[in-house]
Amino acid sequence: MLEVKGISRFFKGLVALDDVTFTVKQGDILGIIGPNGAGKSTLFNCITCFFPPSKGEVYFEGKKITGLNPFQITELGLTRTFQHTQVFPKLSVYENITTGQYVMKRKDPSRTKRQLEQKAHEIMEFVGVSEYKDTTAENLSLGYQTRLAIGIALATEPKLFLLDEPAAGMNPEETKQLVHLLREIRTKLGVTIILIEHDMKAVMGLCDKIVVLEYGKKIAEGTPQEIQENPRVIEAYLGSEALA
Ligand SMILES: Nc1ncnc2c1ncn2[C@@H]1O[C@H](COP(=O)(O)OP(=O)(O)OP(=O)(O)O)[C@@H](O)[C@H]1O
Repeated sequence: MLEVKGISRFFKGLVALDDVTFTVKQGDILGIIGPNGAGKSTLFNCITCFFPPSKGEVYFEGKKITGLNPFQITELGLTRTFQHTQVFPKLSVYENITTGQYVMKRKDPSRTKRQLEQKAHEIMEFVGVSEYKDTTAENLSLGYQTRLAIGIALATEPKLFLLDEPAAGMNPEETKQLVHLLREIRTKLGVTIILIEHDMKAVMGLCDKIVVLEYGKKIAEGTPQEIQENPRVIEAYLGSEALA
């Protein structure tokens, strides 16, 4: 579904990404891990055309997407969330969800207001924020704001969903619920997921495959089991206590 081919990104003298290549299969959950500054967010920015890679190309469903703009990317079915949960703080939960629907309105203008309203309610139900539909987003807890951000992204009806550290700042219970929600997004909606995450328990429990970055380079790729046993990864990132 997604092919990342030899992408590099330079910022002045700094090599933030260095010749990174990997693929993501339809229906998979792929984890991207690595130390701070390894290039994970830069990789997301290059995939979603937030900015272009300095070298290399990205293909989505066989089509080259490098060079398109983020709106075109969303219309093709690729959606992301950002590192610090982004919701519209002064809008209600319901209004937040409807902001994500602009893409569908453009792609399929035949949808009626009623159909869109019904869809918005289904999404609120799915991500578990229905009971707060009239609550102003800034009054939600972090866990619910993240659910809402996921709901906004789902309202664009993605095929591939990229999440940048969704469990950041969450307590263990919130993280557990998030993992459950992401599994449902894959199984019930059939959405393919790429996830940047520092919470190793969440990553190892959720992902089919993991790509490890260090100083912009891919240093390993494999199943959670393979990654946890990889000496290079343990040295660079996981540390011995992570495996205890
Ligand atoms: N817009 C930018 N301009 C200059 N340097 C940048 C820019 N974006 C990222 N960098 C640099 O590129 C490197 C990779 O950063 P990036 O944010 O992609 O890492 P990361 O793995 O996502 O880190 P973290 O886990 O801390 O979010 C870092 O050295 C960072 O300072």
